[in-house]
Amino acid sequence: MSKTPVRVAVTGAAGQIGYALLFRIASGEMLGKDQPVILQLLEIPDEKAQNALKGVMMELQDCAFPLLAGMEAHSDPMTAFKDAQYVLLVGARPRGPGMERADLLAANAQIFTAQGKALNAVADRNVKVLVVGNPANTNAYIAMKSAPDLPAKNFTAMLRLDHNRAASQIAEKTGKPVSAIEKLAVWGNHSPTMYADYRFATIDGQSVKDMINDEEWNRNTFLPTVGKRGAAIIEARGLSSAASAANAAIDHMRDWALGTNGKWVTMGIPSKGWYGIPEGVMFGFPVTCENGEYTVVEGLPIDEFSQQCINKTLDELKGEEDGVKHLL
Ligand SMILES: NC(=O)C1=CN([C@@H]2O[C@H](COP(=O)(O)OP(=O)(O)OC[C@H]3O[C@@H](n4cnc5c(N)ncnc54)[C@H](O)[C@@H]3O)[C@@H](O)[C@H]2O)C=CC1
Ligand SMILES: O=C([O-])CC(=O)C(=O)O
Repeated sequence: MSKTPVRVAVTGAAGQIGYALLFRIASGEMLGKDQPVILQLLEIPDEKAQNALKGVMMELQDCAFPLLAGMEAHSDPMTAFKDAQYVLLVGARPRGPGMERADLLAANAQIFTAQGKALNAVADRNVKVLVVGNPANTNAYIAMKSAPDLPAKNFTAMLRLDHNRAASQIAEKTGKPVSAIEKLAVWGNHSPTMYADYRFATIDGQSVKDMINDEEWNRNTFLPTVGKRGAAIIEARGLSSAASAANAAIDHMRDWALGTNGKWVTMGIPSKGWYGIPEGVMFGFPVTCENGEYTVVEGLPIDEFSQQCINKTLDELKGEEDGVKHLL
């Protein structure tokens, strides 16, 4: 018997990540090839954006996806999130000319406060939320704080793009397939301060750190390459990463929903005090997923350099959170 369709809400649905994301969700790449989906798509109440959304929906229709059981266009989160079981918050206010970081945080705080409240009011009580829109960790923190009736653990931020970028750099350096890399971790904020950590990583059971054996490369090539990859893509493409961001969002949600079979992945999640990260901080941690729940990989030794890196990304995140606290 075929499965009951699940409701997936996506914001910023007519944007560039939306365009790379929706077709893959509708084809079953996120929740499984046997799981029908109903897409509940949110765009701003602006004629151009709503028209663009209609165009995307026409294309979705023209794909005749067998798993696409319905789709709706919305301009209000209160209707877009109704009974939603999976929510991808992609739409966010981009930084405009002359805009300071504080202005960007404030503009996004407004969006994510309203969307958090709407989720609190109308979403499924077990909704799984992924925030992609930047600053992703802080936006996820705001949405979580604005939805006190939903479990805090159901709000997550996307660190998976950083994780995938780190894995690909390691694959290139070692000459091994990316699929062979296990036990990679990315700590902290989705920003250049993130700390991609391959100290525990293995390839075919062999230590990646020993295989690379080049601490200078780790500190001066690997970490800056992964941290500044978003900026490098903007520089090259004139636009920020979209297909790779959508791919990471699919990976994050698929692994959370369907499990990782023991494999480590990175998710931005509200800390419960793990590794000394204060409770509630939306922080990238290594996790495994099973039965729709994530579990942090605990007990990893943190050496002095790693602690410095973790402190740096934590300080940045705490600064962002302090910058929006008065708005919550
Ligand atoms: N966490 C991560 O790893 C990554 C995050 N991003 C971020 O994802 C976000 C989206 O990127 P793109 O799709 O390239 O941007 P885009 O500008 O092409 O599309 C964003 C869309 O969101 C819509 N939007 C804005 N405010 C909204 C609201 N309140 N409700 C619903 N829709 C709204 C806009 O109308 C626009 O269509 C950006 O904030 C970007 O910085 C991008 C790459 C990676
Ligand atoms: O850097 C940006 O603006 C987009 C982004 O988050 C990334 O590519 O990691």
